[in-house]
Amino acid sequence: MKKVLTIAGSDSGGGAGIQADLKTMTVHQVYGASVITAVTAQNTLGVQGVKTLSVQAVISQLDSVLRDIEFSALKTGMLANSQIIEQIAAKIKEYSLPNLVVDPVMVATSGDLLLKEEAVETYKEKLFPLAEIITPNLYEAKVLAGVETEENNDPQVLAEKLITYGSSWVLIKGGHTTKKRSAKKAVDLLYDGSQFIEFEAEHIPTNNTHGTGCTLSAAVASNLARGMDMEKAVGQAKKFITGAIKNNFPVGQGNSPVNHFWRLQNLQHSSNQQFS
Ligand SMILES: Nc1ncnc2c1ncn2[C@@H]1O[C@H](COP(=O)(O)OP(=O)(O)O)[C@@H](O)[C@H]1O
Ligand SMILES: Cc1ncc(COP(=O)(O)OP(=O)(O)O)c(N)n1
Repeated sequence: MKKVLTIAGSDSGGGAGIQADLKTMTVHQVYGASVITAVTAQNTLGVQGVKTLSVQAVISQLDSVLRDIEFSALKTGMLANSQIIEQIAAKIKEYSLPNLVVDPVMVATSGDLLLKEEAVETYKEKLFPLAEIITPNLYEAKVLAGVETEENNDPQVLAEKLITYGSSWVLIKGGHTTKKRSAKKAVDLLYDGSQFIEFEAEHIPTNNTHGTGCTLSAAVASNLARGMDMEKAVGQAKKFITGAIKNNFPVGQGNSPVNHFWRLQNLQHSSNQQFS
């Protein structure tokens, strides 16, 4: 079984962060290990507190797993600050880790900050050049490209800018535009510096999308670990996230998380059909 590592923050509510990543990896039939960067007190209503771990605590977890386990892919989520990003980048280089998926988490949908502002440059300089793919939402893409939030909504222009930071691929998620209830389609744009590929799915009119970004990037990492090429890895991950939003069930009093388990029901269904 392939092994995949997530380096991210913990969401006590279980909908995003490390918890979403491990569930996603499990239903993709890969073995998930985790390095925690921060502990958030979080639920479906928002983030009530954040405790970022020391750089030493993060690196010690990383050394433990990297000395022992061979990973076929890894993803990063909430990295909190520039010191953590810098040290993680150094370890990824030291161990020559393959298939790095960087989800440059900045702000939770609830509006709570999950990254220090000073860390944006460190992402670009240290981590993106090591990444197979970066997966910003539209807001994150604009911050990274250094454009005003009101101007330049064109994902192609943003992707052309972001690819210059050194990742092999950029995936700009439909993000905040798809979150508008009036939207008809949820479109993500993949770019490798020469070709634009659009992934289009139905837009589901719901606020129950907690953990969508984390889940999508963990699915891409799992698919890469299983040997898919990038176009297929993203295409399959997009189908997975669409089903996970659509098959959502109520959790808590706020915005419910996506339903990772629907993939199991789906797998069960197709294997029953195969063997019946
Ligand atoms: N309401 C929705 N209906 C269908 N797909 C959605 C919806 N909201 C988000 N998505 C999809 O979920 C994935 C994660 O995107 P997004 O929610 O923008 O990430 P983030 O959580 O980082 O902001 C993308 O593939 C996006 O198109
Ligand atoms: C600990 C932690 N990490 C990341 C996020 C952001 O999750 P994401 O899937 O990008 O989107 P929302 O859940 O905020 O809609 C988080 N909330 N917590």
